[in-house]
Amino acid sequence: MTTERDLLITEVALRDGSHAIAHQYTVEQVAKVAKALGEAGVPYIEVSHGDGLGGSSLQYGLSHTNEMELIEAAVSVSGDSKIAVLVLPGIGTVHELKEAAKLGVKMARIGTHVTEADVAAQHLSKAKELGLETVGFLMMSHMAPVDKLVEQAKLMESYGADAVYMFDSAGALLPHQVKERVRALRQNLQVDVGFHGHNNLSLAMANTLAAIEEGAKRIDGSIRCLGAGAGNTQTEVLIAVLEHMGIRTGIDLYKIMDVAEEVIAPILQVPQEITRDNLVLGYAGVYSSFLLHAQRAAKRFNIDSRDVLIELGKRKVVGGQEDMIVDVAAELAKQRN
Ligand SMILES: C[C@H](O)CC(=O)C(=O)O
Ligand SMILES: [Mn+2]
Repeated sequence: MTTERDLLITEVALRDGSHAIAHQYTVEQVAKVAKALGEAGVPYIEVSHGDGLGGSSLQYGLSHTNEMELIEAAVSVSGDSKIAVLVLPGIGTVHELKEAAKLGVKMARIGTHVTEADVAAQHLSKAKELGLETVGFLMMSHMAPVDKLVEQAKLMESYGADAVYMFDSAGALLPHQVKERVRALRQNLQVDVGFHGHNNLSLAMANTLAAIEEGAKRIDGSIRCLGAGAGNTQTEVLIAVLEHMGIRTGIDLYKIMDVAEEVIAPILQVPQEITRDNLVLGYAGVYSSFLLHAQRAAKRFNIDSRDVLIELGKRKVVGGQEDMIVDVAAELAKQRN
């Protein structure tokens, strides 16, 4: 029997959530979560280092466990759910993509900074050759005007993406800005449009609903908000809201609530809240995955982590420039002495 779904949800806690736990997932945790998500009827489950395949490094944070072992474990227990991987060209290579495909991954999500779509061409076409469903996504979409976003999304489509997402990586966008962007993407693309939000300004749900109202057909969520910064649109809450709206996701509400409470909550090192640092991520438009890096740097130089985040926002530092975080903290500390 095929499940009727009006929207396709991708659960990202096993990838975006990796940032929140400093990439310390174990095989046992991933297997338990993936099995439970599969039983709840989640169509896609993303599993990778927080910065995608190949992300385990001093620059981005060393993983506890090789991500291929995590992917293999997830594939073996996830039932009808498809396992997706994230690849950021320049970090993840075609070699890792092939390895993941061999393990049974069904979807590759290739992401670039919002103005750099051209670097995704090779990875998207290779993923297609490997028989994978492909998603192209544009990160930090608040940093580009709407016409630029559309231009870059069209490039992703031309490289073979089956869907193109806009990522509000900093959780900085307001609902009317999401609406404007999704509307323009829908008007200019033939493929599905997706949305990935972060909850730093407590707007992930409102932004997600704005995206859906404008016709987004693919939505990312993180169960119990287990994502970078304050996390993403909370999956189990989204499923409840969508049920009220008569939108079918094929996900069982009671089961997904149980996964949140019984499987995810014990993994959280601290509750996923809008702390002052998370709030500043959204306020200053800073990449959510910079949070732990900025907190560590601030501690090292004995300064306020909010000052580091504000300065990173002013300098428009983007993903891949994690080394700048320590530079900024060192400079701020020097100015104070
Ligand atoms: C590599 C990033 O964490 C991707 C993402 O989830 C975002 O930009 O948001
Ligand atoms: Mn994210």
